[in-house]
Parts: sequence; C-alpha cells; structure tokens
Amino acid sequence: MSLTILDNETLGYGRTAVLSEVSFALAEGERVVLLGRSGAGKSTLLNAVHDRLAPAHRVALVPQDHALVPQLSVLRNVLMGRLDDHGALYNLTNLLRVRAGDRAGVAKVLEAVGLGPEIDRPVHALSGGQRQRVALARAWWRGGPVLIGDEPVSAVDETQAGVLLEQARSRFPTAMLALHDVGLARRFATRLVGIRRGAILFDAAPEDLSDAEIAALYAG
Ligand SMILES: Nc1ncnc2c1ncn2[C@@H]1O[C@H](COP(=O)(O)OP(=O)(O)OP(=O)(O)O)[C@@H](O)[C@H]1O
Repeated sequence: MSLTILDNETLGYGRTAVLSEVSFALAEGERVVLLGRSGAGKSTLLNAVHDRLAPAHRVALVPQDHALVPQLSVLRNVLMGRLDDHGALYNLTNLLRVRAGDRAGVAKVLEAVGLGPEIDRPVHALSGGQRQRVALARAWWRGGPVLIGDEPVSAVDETQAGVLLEQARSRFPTAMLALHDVGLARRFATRLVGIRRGAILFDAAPEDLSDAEIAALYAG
C-alpha cells in the first residue's frame, strides 16, 4: 500500500522551482534514502513528503536543524516528541514536574543513543553530535510507523551512525532519510533515490545501482 504520492508536482519556494514535475510514492515497509549534492533538493522532497503524510499518519521527524529548545534539558526536549498525545494541562504540569513514568521511558531511549548521563543537562551545553542524538531520541520516544530524517546521523562518527541507523531500522517499519554517506545509505536502504539538477535521476534498489551511477550524482 502506498503511503504518499506526489503526482507530477513541482516543489519549490515562492516562484522558484527546486524539483520540477516530481512523482514519488512511499510504500509501507520501505526504507528510502535520498542522495544528492548539497542544494539538490533532498530537504525539499523530504519536507513535501512529511507534509502530505503527517495529517493522516504518525510521523517521527528528525529535521536537519534538529529543532531543539537549547535552554531546556535533554529530558524535556525528548518529551516533546509526544506533546500531541496529551492535552495542554498534562503537558504543562509535566513540563514543570516530569512524571516518573515519562522520565523512566525517556531514560531508556537516551541510554539507547548513548546519552543516559546527559538527561538533566541543558541542550545548549551539549556538543553537536550529542544534540543530534537528542533529536534522534525525541524521534525514538515519539515512535510510530514512519521515520523521516534529514541527515540524521551527519554529526556522529561512522560507527555510531551505523548503530543509530540500525536502531532506526528496528524501531520504524518505514523510513525516508537523506544521507550523504553512500556506504551507510547502501546498508540502510531498500530504495536509493538520487536527485540531481531538479530531477530524480534514479530510484532503484541498492543492489541494482553501481558505484559509478551513484558517483555521477556528485560529479561536476
Ligand atoms: N526556505 C527556502 N527558501 C528559498 N529557497 C530555499 C529554501 N530552502 C531551500 N531553498 C533552496 O532550494 C534548493 C534545494 O534546497 P534543499 O534544502 O532541498 O537541498 P538539499 O539537497 O537538502 O541540500 P543540503 O544537502 O545542503 O541540505 C537550494 O537551492 C536552496 O537554496
């Protein structure tokens, strides 16, 4: 079953088109990775897919800028992954004094991403890679059928990135990510989508794409 479809749509900002006449569908169970040079339009496509999915499906999102609140603790940032599960009163009282069950649940996802000891630190005091893992922990805490992530492991080392992508794979049946590491992308994806000069250049299973075809995305 197809989760979302862009049917011959042009995506862009104001009058400027970034991707022209794109058609795109995401099926349940797929792990799609977008590849392409900086500025190719990966975020534009991810955001369009997110906007179409979000009204009808629970989507966990890891935005490129992480969208964290720096003054708040790691714990409170992660809790925000489930804000829309509760009413305003629950959220407000939980923000003031976090319920023990929520704290225990968040502690578990923080352990998974290697941030157990940082639970009470303010996000502004963390390194870039730690902040990125807070954004991942918030998505893990949210859960749901679909993960959308824009360069979600760009700030951690390759070993850690592999571990985190493995967690993404086991936690979310369907995922769509932008990644710049082709090796990681090949290992994670069931479908690789290459974007170049405002168009989808390829959309195929990793085993059906040669390294040369992928390298062509990044060539001058
Ligand atoms: N909010 C915006 N307003 C106007 N133009 C934008 C906006 N966001 C992105 N663009 C432009 O759209 C094009 C595609 O950007 P996009 O962020 O989708 O690329 P990307 O492939 O995700 O790049 P990167 O790998 O650097 O994140 C770029 O030319 C960019 O300048």
